[in-house]
Amino acid sequence: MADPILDRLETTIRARRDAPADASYTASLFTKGRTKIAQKVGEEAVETVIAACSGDGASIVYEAADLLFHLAVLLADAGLSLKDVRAELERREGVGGLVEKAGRTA
Ligand SMILES: N=c1c2ncn([C@@H]3O[C@H](COP(=O)(O)OP(=O)(O)OP(=O)(O)O)[C@@H](O)[C@H]3O)c2ncn1[C@@H]1O[C@H](COP(=O)(O)O)[C@@H](O)[C@H]1O
Repeated sequence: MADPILDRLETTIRARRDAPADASYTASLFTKGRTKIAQKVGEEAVETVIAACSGDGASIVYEAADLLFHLAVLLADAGLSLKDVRAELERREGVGGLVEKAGRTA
């Protein structure tokens, strides 16, 4: 099932991909490139872990939103989307939790 807010977020993110760097934060991330975007995903993941360890639900939600946003930017930079991740989750569901990597040859 698609999630309307995530779909709207992805539409906005894709529009920012073609905008000038100074147009917005998201546009500046695309200009800085994949390594910077991946670094931000790592930072937000760590901040989510720290919030989780503090046990404060509101902080976990706040950091998880930062993480999802930056992950969506990373996927867009790679020409992918949350739809691709949904499809992978559905594939795993279909195989009862067997999580062989799709397209794996070895
Ligand atoms: N969901 C988000 C969102 N979540 C987090 N952030 C930004 O992510 C940054 C994370 O904060 P940090 O302190 O870690 O980063 P920073 O110090 O600003 O940047 P660095 O120097 O670390 O690279 C903040 O600038 C937040 O504003 C987001 N920025 C944008 N969005 C969505 O993207 C849309 C487009 O945003 P713009 O690109 O700003 O128009 C918005 O309408 C929102 O829907």
